[in-house]
Amino acid sequence: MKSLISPKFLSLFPSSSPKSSSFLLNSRPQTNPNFVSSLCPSFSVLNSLRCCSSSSQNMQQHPSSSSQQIEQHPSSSSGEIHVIVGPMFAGKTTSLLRRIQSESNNGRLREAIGLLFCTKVAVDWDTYALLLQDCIHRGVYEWGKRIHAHMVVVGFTLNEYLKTKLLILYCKAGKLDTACILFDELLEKSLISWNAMIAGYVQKGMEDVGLSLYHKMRHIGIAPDQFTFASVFRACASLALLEQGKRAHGVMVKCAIRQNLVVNSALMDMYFKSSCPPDGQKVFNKSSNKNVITWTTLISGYGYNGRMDVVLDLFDKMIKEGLRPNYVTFLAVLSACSHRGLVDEGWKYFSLMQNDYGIQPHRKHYAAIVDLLGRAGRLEEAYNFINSSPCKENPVAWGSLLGACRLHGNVKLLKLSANKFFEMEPENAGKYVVLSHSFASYAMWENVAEVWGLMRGSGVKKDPGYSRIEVKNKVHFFFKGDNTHKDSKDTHEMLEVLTCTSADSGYLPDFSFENVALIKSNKDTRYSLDSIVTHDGDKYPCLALHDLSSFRLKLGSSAYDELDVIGIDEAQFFDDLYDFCQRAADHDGKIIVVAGLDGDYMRKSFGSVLSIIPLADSVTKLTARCELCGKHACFTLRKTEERQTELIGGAEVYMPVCRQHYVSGQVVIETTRMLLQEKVQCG
Ligand SMILES: Nc1ncnc2c1ncn2[C@@H]1O[C@H](COP(=O)(O)OP(=O)(O)O)[C@@H](O)[C@H]1O
Ligand SMILES: Cc1cn([C@H]2C[C@H](O)[C@@H](COP(=O)(O)O)O2)c(=O)[nH]c1=O
Repeated sequence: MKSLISPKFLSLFPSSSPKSSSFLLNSRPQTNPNFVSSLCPSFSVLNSLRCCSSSSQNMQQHPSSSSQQIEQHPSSSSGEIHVIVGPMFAGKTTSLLRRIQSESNNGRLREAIGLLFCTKVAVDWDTYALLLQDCIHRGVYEWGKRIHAHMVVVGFTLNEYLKTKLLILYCKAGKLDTACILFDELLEKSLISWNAMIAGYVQKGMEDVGLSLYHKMRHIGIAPDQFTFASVFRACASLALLEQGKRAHGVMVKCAIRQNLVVNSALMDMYFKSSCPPDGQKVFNKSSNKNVITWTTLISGYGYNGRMDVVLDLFDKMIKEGLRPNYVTFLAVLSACSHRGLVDEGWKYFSLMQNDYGIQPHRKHYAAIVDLLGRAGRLEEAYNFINSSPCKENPVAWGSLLGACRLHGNVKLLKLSANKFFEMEPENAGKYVVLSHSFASYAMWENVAEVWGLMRGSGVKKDPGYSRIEVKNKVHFFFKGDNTHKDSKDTHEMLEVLTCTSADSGYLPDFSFENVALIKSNKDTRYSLDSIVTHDGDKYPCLALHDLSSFRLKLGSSAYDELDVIGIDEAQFFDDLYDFCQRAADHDGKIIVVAGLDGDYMRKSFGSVLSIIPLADSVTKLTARCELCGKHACFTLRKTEERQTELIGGAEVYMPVCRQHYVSGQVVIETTRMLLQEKVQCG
């Protein structure tokens, strides 16, 4: 993708004069700004944008211009702490840098949009296009809508290219009414715009509309491509329209469309969901490039058709092919185990997923385990599992247990799970019905009456809310969720535009500028002091410090106040980690990302890293590959005989190992050390 900040964007603004320097430029030179800025090449450009935008001749200074806002409100966001730990070579630094970079890049976009709002004048069309493209790419559709609002406010006339960009944005955001208006306005509807509309409807669950658009498009002679077919197959799969799907497949073959992984998977899915596993299998066999998605589609497809025996075989084959299953693959496998009553196998895959593939279970995996235990009648176990796992707050898991209790006639647990069920979604009328049916099936009529009483009491079927407005002596009612009023569509469209433009008409950007800084310990002298370097050689500028308490002073308080995100690498070397993180997150509202070793070479807690776990919002423990067997490595083995805790070094001194090789390696090293000592003593 093209970089957001192009020379074109730079040329939007006249060059800056020293006099007009903005707050940020004034505040930064107190320290070398490189470690803050050079994560993203656009930083300096944005800096010049900042000063240029505030000094631009054709702009009036608005009382709430962004630089002033920042000066007054250093940080209004609430802080967060994210901790990444693991042995050496696990990818801690790489993850830290990725995280920081993405925060930083989003910050650039946010900042660029903030600046756009400060201009009060239209910018050129390809700047709008670049900004919109970036919003689409990052999935920040609300920001894209704000850019559209800016165009409306400044009276910018859209060209065909921008209309298509906006159309794609609105389709992806699921705002199909607005997308339709833009689509209708297009003088020439390109394949891209047709594809966007079709995909938009299919993604929104309006597959029939998507399909009729596809037919319309073909009718007027536009040739589809693989993106069109991916949406068409997806629609046919959802609606189980085998004949339509087959016809589209025929067209695809006739048009000699180059197949790709996405189309092939959608095609397979269509055959499996239309109860045609042999055709799905044929597509799989013919696919030249099979990856985890292709395999997972095949495995899930057989699962969907109740062929649980095939699912487990295919899973094994996939592993033998050297592919790494993903969380969807495991879902299919867990569900197969559940249907076949293979409880032990199910547990095996559940732990394999976490331990060997490092995949954290989603709520659906937990629900699948509950289902597995529930179907097998192991209800107490299922109940205890839910209570001891993160899915305690997951209504799907409780729903699954409720169904199993009903099936196996365990009234005590039925009531317990029902209570939980209601706690979570009290307004869901469907649940009351399920529960009352459950009680009725055991002729527990008192409980049935109680459920209906509860439902009435909770106001589930209460009257809908409405607004009332009088126009030209006529009173109009608009009920919540009711679109039957003849002007409902127009009213909503107008509201949509108004809510966007009114927020922006005063040019009050609520985009806070996102700035990041990276810190590492100055004890780490392996590569260079002013950079963080990963074991793969990726390098980023940083500030190397002895202690974290000096950070604010070194940076300058105003520059510190501007920061949103602070990354800390080699955290094990900072004794004041706890105090710094606590203050920066709780008091100063910073997002802190900490990477470091949780344990030293003796597997003892290293520095203060573990002490910040209770402060953290998230903790990620990464593993490396054992140098001796390739399995997951959780530990760092020191290859030399030095015994001090802190010993700077890389692969020449340390290696990541699994438990087994840590234990045996440690024995070898200890024995060698003792032998050497004996030798020295014997002279
Ligand atoms: N045994 C190993 N296991 C995993 N990665 C290794 C190993 N040896 C070298 N590497 C490389 O180290 C990189 C991780 O580097 P880095 O992010 O600096 O790790 P950390 O900060 O955890 O020490 C991996 O992407 C990989 O290319
Ligand atoms: C296990 C262990 C490591 N160290 C040092 C060695 C390195 O300089 C860093 C770790 O760097 P990485 O980015 O995580 O690879 O810590 C140490 O001093 N003592 C130890 O026990």
